[in-house]
Parts: sequence; C-alpha cells; structure tokens
Amino acid sequence: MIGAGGGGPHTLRHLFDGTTTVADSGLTGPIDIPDEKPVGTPKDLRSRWDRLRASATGTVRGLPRVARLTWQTSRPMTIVTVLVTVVAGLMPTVTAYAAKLLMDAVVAALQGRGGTGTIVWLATVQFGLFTVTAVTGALTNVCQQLMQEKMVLTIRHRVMAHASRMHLSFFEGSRSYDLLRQADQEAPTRPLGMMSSALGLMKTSITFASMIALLFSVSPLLAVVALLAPIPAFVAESRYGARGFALTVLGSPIRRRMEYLASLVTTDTYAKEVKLFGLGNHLVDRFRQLGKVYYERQRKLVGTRNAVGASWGLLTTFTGSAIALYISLEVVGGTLTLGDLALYTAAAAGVQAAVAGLFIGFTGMYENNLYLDTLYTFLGTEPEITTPPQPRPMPDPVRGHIEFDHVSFRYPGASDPALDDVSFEIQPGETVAVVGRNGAGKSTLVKLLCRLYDPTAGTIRLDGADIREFDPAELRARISAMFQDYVTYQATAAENIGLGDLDRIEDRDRVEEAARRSGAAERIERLARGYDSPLGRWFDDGVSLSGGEWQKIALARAFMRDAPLLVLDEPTAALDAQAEHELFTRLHELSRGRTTLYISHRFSTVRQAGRILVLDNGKLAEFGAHSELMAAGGGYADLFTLQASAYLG
Ligand SMILES: Nc1ncnc2c1ncn2[C@@H]1O[C@H](COP(=O)(O)OP(=O)(O)OP(=O)(O)O)[C@@H](O)[C@H]1O
Repeated sequence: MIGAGGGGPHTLRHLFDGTTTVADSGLTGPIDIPDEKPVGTPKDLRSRWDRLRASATGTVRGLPRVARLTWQTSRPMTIVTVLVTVVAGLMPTVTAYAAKLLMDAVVAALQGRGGTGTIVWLATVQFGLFTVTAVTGALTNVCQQLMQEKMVLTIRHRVMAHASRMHLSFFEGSRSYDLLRQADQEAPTRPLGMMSSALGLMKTSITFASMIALLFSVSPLLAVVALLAPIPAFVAESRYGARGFALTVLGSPIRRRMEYLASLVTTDTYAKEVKLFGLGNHLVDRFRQLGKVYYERQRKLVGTRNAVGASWGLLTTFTGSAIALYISLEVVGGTLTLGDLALYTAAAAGVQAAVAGLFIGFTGMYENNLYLDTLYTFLGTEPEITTPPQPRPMPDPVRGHIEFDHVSFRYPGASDPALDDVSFEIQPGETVAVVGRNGAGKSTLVKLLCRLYDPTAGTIRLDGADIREFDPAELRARISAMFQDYVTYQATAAENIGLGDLDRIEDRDRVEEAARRSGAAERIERLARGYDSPLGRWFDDGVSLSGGEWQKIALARAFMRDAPLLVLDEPTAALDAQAEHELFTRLHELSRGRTTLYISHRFSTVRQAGRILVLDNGKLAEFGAHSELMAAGGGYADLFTLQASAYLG
C-alpha cells in the first residue's frame, strides 16, 4: 500500500482533516491518545493492488504540472538536469561492461592471447567513465540547488499573491487556514522534491533496463535471475516503508499536542500567564509523558520495520550468493568468462540498487504529490468576494447614506445567525453608536459594511446602490476603519500610521496630522527618534508601548484617510478617561461631513452620538437618539441606568 490513502484531492482532504479536529487538548486527560488510523488499511491482495494502482495513477497525474513548473522556473537548468540524468542512468551499465572487458582482457593477456595495449586502453576508458560519473553528479547537485532556491521563491510569491486576494472567511476558517499554512511552509520545496524523485526514477529505470539488456546479451538466465533476486527486499520495503510514510503524513496526534505544549512554554506572549498561574511544571511534565508514549510507538514501528526488512534482505543476500556460486562454477567449467562473473557481480548490485531506487523514487513522488495537492487546492480556491465584471463606478462624492435592508448573516459553519433580518438607514453625515451585549453582532455589522463578508440574505446599500456592485477595493478605499483587534506593526511610528494610506506613507505632514487627531502625537514626539522610532520588540532598540498608546497609533492609521465613512470598533476600549474625552471632542470635528459609525460599551461616549443602534442577539432592538431611547424605557435605558448608577454609587 504505497498509497496509504490512494490519490486525489479527496483523500488529501481526509488525510489533513485530522490536523484540525482536535478532541483532546493534551493539557489534561489520558496520555495515550490513539494514533489516527491510516485511511482504510486493505487486507486482501486485490484491494491492495487496486489501492496501489490508484495511488500510482494519482502520483503520475501530478507529474505534468510539476514538469511545467520546473520548465517555467528555468529552461536551461531543466534541460541540463534531464540530460545529466540520462547519462547518469547509463553510467553504471557502461562502467560494468567496461569492467567486464577489462577483466577479460587481463585473463586473455595472462593466457598469452593478447597484449597489454588493450588493457591500457580499457583502463583509460574506465578512467574516462569515472570522470563522467563524477562530473554528472556535481552538475546534478548544482542544478538542483539553484532550481530549489528559485522555485521556493516562485512558489512563495504565488502563494502570497493568492493569499492577498482571498476573502476574510478563508483566514477565519480553521481548515482553510491550515491549507494556507501548509501551502506556504511545506509546498515550496515539494515540486523540486517531486521532480528529483521523478528524475531519480527515470535514472534508475534507465540503469535497470540497460543492465537487464546487457545481462540478457551475456546470458538470458543471468538476466532473469538478476531480475528475481531483489523481489523479497522489494516486497518488504513496500509493506513497511509505506506504513512509516503513512504515519508521517497522517501526523500522530501526540506529536501535535506536544508541539502545542512546547509552544505554550517557549512563546513570549504566553510567558506571562504561564508564570502567573504556575503552569510551567505541569506543561513540561505533560510534554515529558506524551514524549514517552510517542517514543514507544516510534520504537515499535522502527523495530518491526527494520527486523522484517533485514530478514527479507537476508533472503536476497542468500539468493545473490547462491547465484554467484553458480556462475563461479560455470566460469570454472568454461561456459562463462571471468569477465562475465565480474559483470554479474556489478549487475546484481546495480539491479538491486535500481529496484530500491525505483521504490524510493515512487514513494518520494507520492509523498511530494500529496503536499503539492495542498498547494494546488489552495491556488485553485477562488476568493468569494470578487470584483464584479463591470463594477459600478463609486459615487463622486460619496454622500454616505447607508441602508441595511433585511440583512441576515451566518458565519460559515455556525448554527445561529450573527445578524438576523436587520433593517435601518443612516443619513449622510450622521454619527451613530452601535451598542449591545457581547456577541450581539456589532463587529459583524461593521465587517459586512466593509464588505469583508457578504450578507447571507438582504442587501446593504451605499448612496442607494448595492455595495456588491462596487469594486470591493474601491469601496474600502472610501472607509476609514479601525477594528477591535488592530495590528501592531513591527515598524517605525511613522510607518505604523502611514500604512493607513499607502500612497501617502511618505507624507510626514499627513502622518503627523493623523497622529494629532488620534492623540498619539504627544507620545510619539517624546520618543528618542520621534516618528522614526521603531515600535515593537523585533528591533533591538524598539519601543514597547502600552495598550492605550498602541490603540492611539491604530486610530491614527484610520485617520490617515479623508474617507467619507468612518468606522470605529471600540476605539476607546484601552484609552484612559481623559484620552477618551479628548478623542470624542476631536471626533465631533473629525466626523463633520462624514458618516460615522462606532461601536462602544461605554455609555458616556455612546450618548454623544446622534443616534444609537441597539443590537440584541443579532436583531435590531432599538434605534434612536439617546433621549428617545431613555424615554422609551427599553433595554438601552436599563443598561444606561445600570452603568450610570455604578458611577454614582
Ligand atoms: N469568524 C467567526 N466565525 C464564526 N462565528 C463568529 C465569528 N466571529 C464572530 N462570530 C460569532 O458571531 C456572533 C457575533 O459576533 P460579533 O463579533 O459580531 O459580536 P460583538 O457584538 O461584536 O461582540 P463583542 O461585544 O464581544 O465584541 C458571536 O456569537 C460570535 O461567536
């Protein structure tokens, strides 16, 4: 069962499914987590054969796309590599034949039937052959290393380019994210691995065929015997080699959990909690125990594989020795020459190596092909949110009228909708606060407005047009947004802010203005190198900012654009009371002429909005001015009173 799972993307998905469905975390519970079973281990010969055939066709089918990729990466190097491979494949046979001729010439000279001239000539030929072997070996190494470098760059570039086109749900889904990670980390080295396995296969096939042909010309019996001798070793290799491979590909769940435990203890972001809760010893001990079980499993597999392999190998050695004895006797009897004996000895070793090579080449190709399937599955995934064929031009200027018309949204795989039949309108230039309990759907509403997701039902309109009719990039360019989980870039203060409007990242006046708007300017000016100070710990002299200071930087990034829509998801969560007050004072000014939407849990800031939109469990519960909602005495009034009473004691 070379193909533990057969070929094709379906099986591939099955193989990798295991990496995401983690039942036991490994932090507590039983240590002996069972290994995932290789997909259906066939018992009878027929299904074994079927599976072998399926995986063979699957693997071979993967070859043309890799050949295309190699060809595109470098034509001259591909040609050289193929030529060198053909030569290298023929070399063992030619060398063996030359050795036979030399041996026969020596015997002839000994018997007085020939001179030393032939011997010198043949020895020179042999020297030439050894030189060619060495040169082809070196050439193969050079070509492979250069191709490897070039191909990794080419593929990573393609993966990055494709990833940047993908929609948000692709990154938020654990399976698709796994696919991306594997495509980025594993796949780049695989095409060349596949190519060198294929070339190795070609080389050994040539050696194999030419050796057999040569032997056949000397003695058909020898050819048959040389063909049959390595079969036991081949059977053993294919059974146990494939099992080891299947286990590697499936990845033992224990190993995955061990890696997680190790990351908890060795990663900076976890260090604080690990120390605070005194988790270190527990985690290290769990790692040790899991490691013990893991080692036991490996020991069994390695032990069985090698013991069985060695016994079958012994059988091959025995067969080989018996044949050598038979030929020796034939030589003595005068039926074969001494050269034939030398030829057989070289050929037997050559054929055996070729059979092993064929097997290694094939398993290599099979394994690499599985990873390549991940790469091609990823590259074949089309983004869900795309530019329409004929996008509607953005209104100029955008007035900022927003309408949610019976909008519902359910996250992929979720059972409940995050937004349920929500309808409302926001007038141009209006400032609206969105409130609601945790999980009510506030961030989801903002993500839909930025078209990071499309509604499952209903329509969102901007200035009267369905936002799906616009080019998403154009739409987003009209929105200044800050999300709850903003990014802290390992870059200078100016770059951190300038990234909000890439075209003006070098415009220092603009960057400083954005920093003033968010309240970040004062802190940045106090830094040793001002706006050129590196932020974050990746730099030796990087400045560590506090949570609130980072938030001001993220806000400044949003303020880089003069966009007609301003969307802020909890902009003041990390700010102190004074900074919050100052921000909202400025926001009044900043939001003039723009439609502003902000999410907040702080009612002191919420009440300053023109109108307040209250979400409850994905539904629109209330929508109106603070005074109206207070007068209505609904959920908003209750929550407001609750928070206010806490302040007033
Ligand atoms: N990427 C996601 N995939 C699946 N479900 C999600 C995802 N993001 C949010 N949800 C779910 O959708 C619901 C609404 O989430 P949302 O983030 O919009 O809430 P929120 O009102 O912003 O909450 P909070 O006040 O805690 O920020 C929640 O029940 C959450 O579990």
